[in-house]
Amino acid sequence: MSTIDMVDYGQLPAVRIRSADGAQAIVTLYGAHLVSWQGADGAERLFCSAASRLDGSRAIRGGVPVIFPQFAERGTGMRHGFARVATWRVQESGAGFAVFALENSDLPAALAHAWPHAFALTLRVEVNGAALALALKVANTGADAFAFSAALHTYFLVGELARVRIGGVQEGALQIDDKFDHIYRGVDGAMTLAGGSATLRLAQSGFTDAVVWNPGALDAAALNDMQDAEYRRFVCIEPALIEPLTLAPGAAWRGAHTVSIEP
Ligand SMILES: O=P(O)(O)OC[C@H]1O[C@@H](O)[C@H](O)[C@@H](O)[C@@H]1O
Repeated sequence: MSTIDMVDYGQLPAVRIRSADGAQAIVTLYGAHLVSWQGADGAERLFCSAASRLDGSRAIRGGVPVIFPQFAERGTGMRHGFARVATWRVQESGAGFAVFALENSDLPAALAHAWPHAFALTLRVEVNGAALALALKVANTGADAFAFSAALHTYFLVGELARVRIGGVQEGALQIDDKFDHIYRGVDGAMTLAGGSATLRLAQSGFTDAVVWNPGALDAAALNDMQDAEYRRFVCIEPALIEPLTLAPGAAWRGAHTVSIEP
């Protein structure tokens, strides 16, 4: 079987993507937010907070938020941009994949007014037995250039934060035990994440940077959409384009993120 169907995720309409070899992903239309990814082994690989709102009133805490057109507070707009709180459309689907689309004309007036540029975003989500492939495309469909940043803010599920080992971002493995928030610039090689139910191999292109984030105990306790102890169950490794890139009229940028489960 290889199909997509509509399911509910909390109160949010979502698309379930299934591959012929038994992998599956769930993506809410709110944010084109990948909230669940299971390889053919059936193990969940993404963290999603039990305290997350799932009603469209605020961004989902977990999964893979799409960050666009601003990273964090590096700009005058909404923190981490509006893409994660906008409602996307399904543009195309097929064997083990779906493509989600968002254009300026899809935005509520207040958001469109706050970032008055003509754009077309697509997010392609594809799964097969042991791999997830995400591809984000940003196109300038207007007559004026615009600048943007972007990221795929991936929350990986781990067994215990202190046992996590991240390879490929620095000399030797990175270990985290509490609050950590760092941008690694110029990441071009493969990264690895050990500490979940299997080692994951991460690769990215187009995205020039990788952000590693965990709120730690104090910040997690201050977040009202995360349970206090949940910070020990995930690490975010985010392919990112931090320095704003200027896109000329008619131009497009592509960023890809692939995650493979090591046998
Ligand atoms: O709470 P938010 O808006 O989802 O942001 C979470 C985190 O996102 C990370 O990408 C940033 O590096 C952190 O500084 C930030 O705290």
